[in-house]
Amino acid sequence: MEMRSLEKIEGIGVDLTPKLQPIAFSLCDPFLHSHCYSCYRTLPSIHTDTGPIRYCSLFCSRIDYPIHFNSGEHHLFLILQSHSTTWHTDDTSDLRTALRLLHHFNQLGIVPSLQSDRIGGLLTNREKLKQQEDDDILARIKEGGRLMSLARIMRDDEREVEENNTELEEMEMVLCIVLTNAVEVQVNEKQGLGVAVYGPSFSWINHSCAPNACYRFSIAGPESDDSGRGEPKMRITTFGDEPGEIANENALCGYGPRIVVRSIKPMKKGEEVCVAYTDLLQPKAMRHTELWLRYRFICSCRRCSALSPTHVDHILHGNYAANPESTNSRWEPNFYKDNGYEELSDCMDEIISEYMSTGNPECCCDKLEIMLRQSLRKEQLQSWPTFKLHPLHHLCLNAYITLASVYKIRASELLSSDSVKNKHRSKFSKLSRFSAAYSLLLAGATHHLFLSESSLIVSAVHFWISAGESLLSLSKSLIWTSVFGQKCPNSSIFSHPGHSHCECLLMERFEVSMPCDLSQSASTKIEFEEISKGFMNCASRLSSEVWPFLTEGGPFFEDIQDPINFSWLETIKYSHALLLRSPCTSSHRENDSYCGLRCEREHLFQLGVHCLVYGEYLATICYSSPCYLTNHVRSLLQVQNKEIPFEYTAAM
Ligand SMILES: C[S@@+](CC[C@H](N)C(=O)[O-])C[C@H]1O[C@@H](n2cnc3c(N)ncnc32)[C@H](O)[C@@H]1O
Repeated sequence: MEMRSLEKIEGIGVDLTPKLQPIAFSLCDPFLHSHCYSCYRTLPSIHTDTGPIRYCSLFCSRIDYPIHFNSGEHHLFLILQSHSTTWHTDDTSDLRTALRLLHHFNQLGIVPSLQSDRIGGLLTNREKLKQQEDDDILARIKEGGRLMSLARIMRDDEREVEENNTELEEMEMVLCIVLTNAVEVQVNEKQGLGVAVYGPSFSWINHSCAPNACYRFSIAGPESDDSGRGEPKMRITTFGDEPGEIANENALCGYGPRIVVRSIKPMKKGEEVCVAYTDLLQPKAMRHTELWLRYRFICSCRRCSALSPTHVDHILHGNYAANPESTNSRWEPNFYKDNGYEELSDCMDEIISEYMSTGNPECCCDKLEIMLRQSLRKEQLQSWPTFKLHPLHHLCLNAYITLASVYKIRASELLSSDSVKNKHRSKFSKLSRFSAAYSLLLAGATHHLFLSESSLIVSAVHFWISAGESLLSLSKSLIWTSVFGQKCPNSSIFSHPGHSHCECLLMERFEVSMPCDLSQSASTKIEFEEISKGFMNCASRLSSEVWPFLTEGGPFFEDIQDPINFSWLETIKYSHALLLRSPCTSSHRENDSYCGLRCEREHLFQLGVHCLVYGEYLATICYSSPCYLTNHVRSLLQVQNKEIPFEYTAAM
């Protein structure tokens, strides 16, 4: 089965469905004590405590507790707590969702049939998932089915405990529906809160590595009237022979996280609507491995079946490296085929898992940067005395993500220790600058790829917002007072977020209306291109002002000429002079005038605001406004507008 567009969709950022209710959902284990099991909102200080799960109100408890108890979920908790059995992972949400889903089918009188690969229209994929005997998934399905069956036996405590193969198989089928159709419910920047299974209108949407749609969640309490009246109409429809009995989507539980499908590309009438099941910034082989392990299919979308790899895959693939010996090309193709890409990738996994287990952030940063600079051992290099990874290689992107966050952690650890007051001031400055530099580089790199593959907009949203947040925080941080002392520019630069001499359309909108309301109208391609071009012009100009400052003292950055406009990658020939160009030195900085510092700080601030406002614009396209991302940006920018708090200065 698949879903297709009912009409031509001209703009990007159009809701393709109204808010769809889940059939079954549950919270992930880490949130069982902090969030309401029924409406997903953070628990107030007074809440209804019903054992392992909690509710924010009597209303929520009354509506959900019967399902919790009658589905056998309550008994599953008892079994797991008895320590007589263990589950494969720390999280039991898949199992709990499966019990709730089965309960729902039972309520509707839908009886699982072992002859069909569907229940209520939803694909189980059980045969394929169980194909490989030695697989971890197989063990999970078998053990999960057994635990579900035990929980239901315990619920009906008068029943005799006996081996019942048919029942076990039914349990496995329902668990397989969850593995195949469930999505992670994301309502903030952190980890997914829970998992949910939706009816065919959502669950029949297939995957593509260049999708034309994405989805967002909306959480509302069960009391609220969220019945969908006056909402956008259904713009997608099923395609394929309807497979028997279908779960009636109007007879659902009536509460829980709603999902809305939204266009991220214009569509023709009748075009298949697809979303992404996996991280699209991975190279093809990694995407395929992940899709195969979880869903057992080989993707043959436009991006995957292109005769020669698409531009994005070509870059992410890793078949490039800088060869200083070569006279005519900066980035040589096919380098990794013979030069241990696997080894490099393993090395990176090792560095990150060592950091997770030992918690030594300094060691992690050092090792990752060495890896970025000199990736293979000398004996492997043969005729290549030195080389560098392509800056947009997927291993580099992963390294930037880790480095941005680990440098930030190191800076805040230093801040919380008294030592920053004295001898470690310049170290604090360096850590904060590097964190912002890697965030900016990541956003710029993703944007460069997004220009060739527009479905990468979803990744670009997150990275632009993180970069903006990081730059803004740096422009306010104590480095200005601690490192530059009396020369610290004052806070008047923050009084006007859009600020002068900016021709970018987005900042105009930002200044005229707060918040910039794009939610009512879909963005046309022309408008989108104009806004993006204006933003890129401003961001490039500002980043050229701050890049030397952000990267001073960081040898890895010496090879990155511009973190936003990557045209230098294609046009500039390799030259030693370029690699060895003298970085901005500290003596240069010491000679800076008060005016120079003020400009630098102002540019940082301006660039931060631009990244945030552009990130908000992209978020409005992908998720509509308000959503948790646009709210987050608004709260950051509103703090700006009030008065700059110099939040860290107080700690000095
Ligand atoms: C959530 S369901 C999508 C709807 C499904 N096609 C159906 O008939 O119910 C996920 C399953 O659909 C199939 N699927 C999704 N995207 C696919 C793709 N691009 N190519 C092949 N199969 C795909 C896989 O079997 C996968 O496990």
